[in-house]
Amino acid sequence: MFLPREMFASFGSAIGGLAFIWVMLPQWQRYVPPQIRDLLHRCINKLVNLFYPYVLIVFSEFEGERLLRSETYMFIQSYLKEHATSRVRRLKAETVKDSQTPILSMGDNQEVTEMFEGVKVWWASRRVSPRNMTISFHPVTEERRYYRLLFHRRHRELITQSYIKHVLTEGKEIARRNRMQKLYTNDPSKDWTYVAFEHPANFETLAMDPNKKREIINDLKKFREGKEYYAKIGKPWKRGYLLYGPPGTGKSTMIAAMANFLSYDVYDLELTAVKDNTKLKKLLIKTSSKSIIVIEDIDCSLDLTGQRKKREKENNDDDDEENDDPAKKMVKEEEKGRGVTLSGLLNFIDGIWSARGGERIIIFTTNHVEKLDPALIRRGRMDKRIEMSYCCFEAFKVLARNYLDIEDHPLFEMIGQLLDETNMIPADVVEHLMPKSDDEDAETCLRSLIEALEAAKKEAGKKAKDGSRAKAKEGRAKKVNGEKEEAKESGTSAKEVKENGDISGVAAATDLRENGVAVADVEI
Ligand SMILES: Nc1ncnc2c1ncn2[C@@H]1O[C@H](COP(=O)(O)OP(=O)(O)OP(=O)(O)O)[C@@H](O)[C@H]1O
Ligand SMILES: [Mg+2]
Repeated sequence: MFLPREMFASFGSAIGGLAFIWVMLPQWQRYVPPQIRDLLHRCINKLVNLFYPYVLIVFSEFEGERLLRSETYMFIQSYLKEHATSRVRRLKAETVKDSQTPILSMGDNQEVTEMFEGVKVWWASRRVSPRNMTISFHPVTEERRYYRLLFHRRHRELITQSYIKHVLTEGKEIARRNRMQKLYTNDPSKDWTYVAFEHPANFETLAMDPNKKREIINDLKKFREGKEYYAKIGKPWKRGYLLYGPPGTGKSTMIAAMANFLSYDVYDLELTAVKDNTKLKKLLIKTSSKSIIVIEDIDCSLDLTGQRKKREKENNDDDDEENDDPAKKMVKEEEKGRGVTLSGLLNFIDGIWSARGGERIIIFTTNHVEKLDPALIRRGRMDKRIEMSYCCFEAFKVLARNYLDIEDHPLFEMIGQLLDETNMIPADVVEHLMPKSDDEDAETCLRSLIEALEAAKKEAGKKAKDGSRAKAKEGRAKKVNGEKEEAKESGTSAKEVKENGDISGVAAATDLRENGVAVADVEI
């Protein structure tokens, strides 16, 4: 049985629907003379106000001239998927690529009610199909969908100011949670291909100094919520990170943790597979927002270091020759167009972001930060530099918790001391903390780590000793070379230097022999 209020709403809804059709279909209005059209408008408004105390809000699926899918529509869709699918009779099942189970959502022309702070609202999903089949060169679907929200005009303020905000915030969060993260890679034959991104790394399990970790998490949070802020300061919504440090210190693991924290897609850009700057630009235009673009081992990917300077110099040197030799000129032009250059990469970092959407992070990783061209890593391009370093005690504690489920142990103190005295990468620490059989318990693993740390310490001590000996030899060799030069200048022979009782000359000459340096003009 219908409640009077529901009947009233249905009746009103019908009138509202008529009014809506009238407003939504301007091509009908074109055939009505203007005076009659105005009159009809006024009559419909009066009728609606008289019989229809409800306010109707329409959220269309597409907006803008280029028919962009509306974010608001998508957030409402996510919200209703979560809150209403259990209460509607007809559901829509969508198969998502790479997903085993279909995603269920509210079917077309379904209605559902919801209570918000004691106020009832009516949601309906609607689909409008075109009456005539039109042939178009543009592959744009003519079918339009929209959500309709209905509520009593008494609650206009509550609904427009609180409820819609609540729906959009929650819908956004649900969409973020349910979104399948993707890992894109490029190869020379195709642009991007993707698989589901399923790396389990997160900031909980990432071993590094906790203060540094907190700083990075805060930085990412600020970035994610920074849409208005970036718009206010007039900067594209992007951020560059440079991760550097020895191999096995967790740079790639950090990227995965960042992607999981933000729920962003990852574009793993293999620069060596990119033909030239034009192709690079095309690839980057195709990346979506809410993504991390990664270029690993930037120093190895291409000869980017100082390439600009080298090119400039080459250009200057060859200019004269080129003018005379057309064949050389052609080859040079070809070379100019080949491969990704440093300037191409810089243009992409500076330019692409302003082009579309924003909300992108770019990450470079390297084992040799000192090799990079300063232009590539200056602030503004790489906003934050993160050093991933050898395992410290705090980082070890995280690994012990992850791998052995222990927070503390009597051997921890010794390990802390050894970690202070030696350099061991987290990847090596992890190797010892992983039990190799069911017989190995936490203590066995810790003892194995201690053994490895002691061996590393011994090795480092030996290396340091050899290093200082080699340095001393080098110093002495330099000294004798200097004396030799002086002697040459003043006309004294090396023999005389020796005869003058300069014993360092002997020692230096001996050292030079040991080092395989020619000592032909040093007579002893
Ligand atoms: N900081 C860390 N926290 C947790 N695990 C780590 C960390 N660093 C290294 N590991 C472990 O070592 C393995 C190798 O680390 P990862 O690939 O992230 O190092 P990388 O710095 O990217 O090395 P490369 O410079 O060779 O690319 C990881 O799979 C992980 O198990
Ligand atoms: Mg790596």
